[in-house]
Amino acid sequence: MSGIVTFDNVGLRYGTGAETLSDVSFTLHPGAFYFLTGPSGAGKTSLLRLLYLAQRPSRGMIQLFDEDVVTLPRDRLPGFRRRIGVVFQDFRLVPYLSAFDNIALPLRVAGVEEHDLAAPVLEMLDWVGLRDRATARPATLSGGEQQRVAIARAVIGRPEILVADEPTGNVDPEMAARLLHLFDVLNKLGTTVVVATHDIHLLSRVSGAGVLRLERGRLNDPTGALRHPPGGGGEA
Ligand SMILES: Nc1ncnc2c1ncn2[C@@H]1O[C@H](COP(=O)(O)OP(=O)(O)OP(=O)(O)O)[C@@H](O)[C@H]1O
Repeated sequence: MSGIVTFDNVGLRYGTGAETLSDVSFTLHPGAFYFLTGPSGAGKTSLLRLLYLAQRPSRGMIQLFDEDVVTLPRDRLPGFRRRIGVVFQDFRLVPYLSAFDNIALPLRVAGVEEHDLAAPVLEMLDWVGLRDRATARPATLSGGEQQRVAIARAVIGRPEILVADEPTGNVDPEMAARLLHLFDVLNKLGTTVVVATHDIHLLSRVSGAGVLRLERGRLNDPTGALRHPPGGGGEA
């Protein structure tokens, strides 16, 4: 079974310093759910940035959707990025747009007609519990509310891969469980999900999820299971 994402001996160095990521190799299977864990500074955000094509590696091979993305011409990057939903650690909402319009953004970019926008956007606002904040701009939302808008925006286009960097960092445990359930539903609809988190309590909340653990820029994979997944079928 081939992967939707393959990293092979990937290294990443910022500037002239030591490598932030070293010899990172793993395969993610389409339709599976993964957590990426590890202490602060281990390289989780850096690995995700490689995954959603915000950064090229210093060495190694990265394959996405069966194509080598390290050598991909720049003009083909946007087409790949549209297939990946991203929840950024710092949300990156558009400050002058309402919650509704932030969430509608991926659909507008994809050319969805205005009269077809309201139903899916309102459904997403309901999902993240923000229907009554539809017209609010990001600056008037709490950190947790902004995070939920960012999540809604990332999932509304039903991306093939969803990448989320600490998506429950600013919400209470009840909302964290609800957001994780949203990811789980999306996953069951076929999206491959990768969630970076410090919160080890989340790991047990999604049955069958694979766990990638980074320590000081290296993937902790003593059994080689991430590189050669046992039997495929959605398990790491
Ligand atoms: N743009 C950059 N330029 C230089 N160094 C960077 C850059 N981005 C990250 N780093 C360094 O790379 C290392 C890994 O950072 P990264 O943000 O990937 O870790 P993390 O595991 O996501 O941490 P956290 O859990 O605290 O968000 C850190 O030492 C960080 O200072």
